[in-house]
Amino acid sequence: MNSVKKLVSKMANAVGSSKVDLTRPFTVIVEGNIGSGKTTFLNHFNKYDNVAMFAEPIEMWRNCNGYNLLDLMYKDTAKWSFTFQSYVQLTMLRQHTYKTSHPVKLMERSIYSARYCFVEKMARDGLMPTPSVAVIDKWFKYITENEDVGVDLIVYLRTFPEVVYERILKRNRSEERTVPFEYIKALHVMHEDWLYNKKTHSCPAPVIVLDANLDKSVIEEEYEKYEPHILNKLPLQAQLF
Ligand SMILES: Nc1ncnc2c1ncn2[C@@H]1O[C@H](COP(=O)(O)OP(=O)(O)OP(=O)(O)O)[C@@H](O)[C@H]1O
Ligand SMILES: Nc1nc(=O)c2ncn([C@H]3C[C@H](O)[C@@H](CO)O3)c2[nH]1
Repeated sequence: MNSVKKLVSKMANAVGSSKVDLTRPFTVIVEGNIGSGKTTFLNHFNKYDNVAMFAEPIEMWRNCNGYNLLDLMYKDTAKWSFTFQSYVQLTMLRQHTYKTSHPVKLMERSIYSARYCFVEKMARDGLMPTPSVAVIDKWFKYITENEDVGVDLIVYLRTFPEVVYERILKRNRSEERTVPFEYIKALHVMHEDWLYNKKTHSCPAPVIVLDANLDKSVIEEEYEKYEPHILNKLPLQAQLF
């Protein structure tokens, strides 16, 4: 173990927990169905200078050496699922490990929802061949065991599928025009089982659940309730929900 890691480990032990990693900022991931308001939620925190914001790298997915992988994935999921998810996992790894001097890092989605919600859904639907799922999963396990992709808090923007589907139609993102309501309902279940019912995969951090069905005109108050938690103004223990 090199000297820096020894020092960090000593400092971590000094604060009473070997789990506290002093080299990584307080990392918050914002999770939720398509259209649940994650981008809107991040924009609410734009006013804080000490928060490093990482929007979902959708523009990278739309232009990988000129290829719109997001569009390819939606147009022919079986053919492009592995290609797309491999790139999602790489772009998320980059964001998780991106060094910042800011004390707080706020990320839209994560390597965890890519694996536990989207890849899982594709696997269940037979839209990603099992050998491909195995390779994605090997990468995921190697990354989570060897890279610092730790998370300190998860914000789950919980919505009804009907609510987000209306928002998706209204926003009218070109790649999403063929997304059926059934898919949105299924993605809702994947998020619920992971973050609310805690039935499937482990949660890498405590989860705060917000009612993201609230309309834009009132939802800022809902966001403000959790600012102290997200800005790490409360000891972690106080945040356990
Ligand atoms: N609370 C809200 N009430 C009504 N409309 C909302 C609300 N939050 C977001 N919207 C609208 O719904 C659409 C999706 O919002 P937003 O892009 O923030 O969601 P998202 O979770 O980031 O979506 P995606 O998963 O596709 O990135 C946008 O048109 C946005 O203006
Ligand atoms: N298949 C798949 N796997 C992912 O890991 C993933 N992450 C996001 N998305 C889709 C949802 C929105 O359309 C759009 C913006 O969130 O990108 C994903 N789709």
